[in-house]
Amino acid sequence: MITVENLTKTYGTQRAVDDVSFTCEPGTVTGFLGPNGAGKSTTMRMICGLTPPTTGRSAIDGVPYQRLGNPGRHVGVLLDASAQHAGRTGREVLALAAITMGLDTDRVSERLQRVGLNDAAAKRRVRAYSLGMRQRLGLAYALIGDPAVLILDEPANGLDPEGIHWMRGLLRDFADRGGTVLLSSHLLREVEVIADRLVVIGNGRILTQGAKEQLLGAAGTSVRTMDPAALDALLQRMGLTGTRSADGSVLVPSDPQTIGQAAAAAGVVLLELRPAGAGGLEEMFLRLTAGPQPEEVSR
Ligand SMILES: Nc1ncnc2c1ncn2[C@@H]1O[C@H](COP(=O)(O)OP(=O)(O)OP(=O)(O)O)[C@@H](O)[C@H]1O
Repeated sequence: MITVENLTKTYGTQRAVDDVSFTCEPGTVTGFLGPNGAGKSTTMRMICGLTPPTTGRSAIDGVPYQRLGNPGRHVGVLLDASAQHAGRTGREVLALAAITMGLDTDRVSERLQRVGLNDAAAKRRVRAYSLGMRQRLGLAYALIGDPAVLILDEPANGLDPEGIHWMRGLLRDFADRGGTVLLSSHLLREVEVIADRLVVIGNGRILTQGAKEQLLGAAGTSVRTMDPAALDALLQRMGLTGTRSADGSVLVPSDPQTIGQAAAAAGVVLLELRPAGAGGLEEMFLRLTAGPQPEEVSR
């Protein structure tokens, strides 16, 4: 389990991470999303003890990362696939990791196979690896100590479609066996498929978080009209408050049938009427992160 409580990181006058709190439960994959510079990597680095927080705290199974004895046995971390020593072979990287954790190096071959690095690849120096191979090695490195928690920053970066499919299966299996996964990704389609929970961050602040189904399903109805004033008046009469999105549509917290019938009865011409969740994670992400960012909505 990962617990993040009121984490804040300031660089000069900039709040890179601003009062961020969330938890990642065993048996779940949490997708950590946000535009470039939103604060995802900084948050993950703070959880892994690589960046000291300005305020707030985080813990793995109740213990701050720095106080975990033999941390690789508790949490597997992949923050930068290029961080491995370029002059070592893949096999050497994993063997050293195993020795450092006090483990038998017998497991190295099995772990290399598990991430799809064959014998020839295992004998090559990391500097000759493609980005996808480095990601695979990074995952093997994260998994070598049989941790219960995985923290992965953009693990699908550089993987081909088959590789992404493979990684999805590996992480799903890890969570289904009771593991906890926190992963950041720009590949929204991938996150939508694999994540159970979502945490969306923008400008260092949490914009929304909760169960994926709930966040995507309870998105309300997206309405577009030729006459915004008439729609506003109608919504007011219905006791509803719409939120105008950056693209000019209005998000209404009600179902399409109720709004459509009321609009027809009032003679308000609608150009668009559809469940807001139908556009999936991408639409929710773009809506949340476009323009001025709203206050956090927690579910
Ligand atoms: N060491 C640092 N010194 C100063 N500013 C930093 C430092 N590290 C990060 N930042 C700033 O903090 C903000 C958040 O950066 P961070 O890398 O956490 O974002 P991110 O969400 O991971 O972005 P990306 O999706 O592009 O990887 C950015 O504005 C970045 O410039």
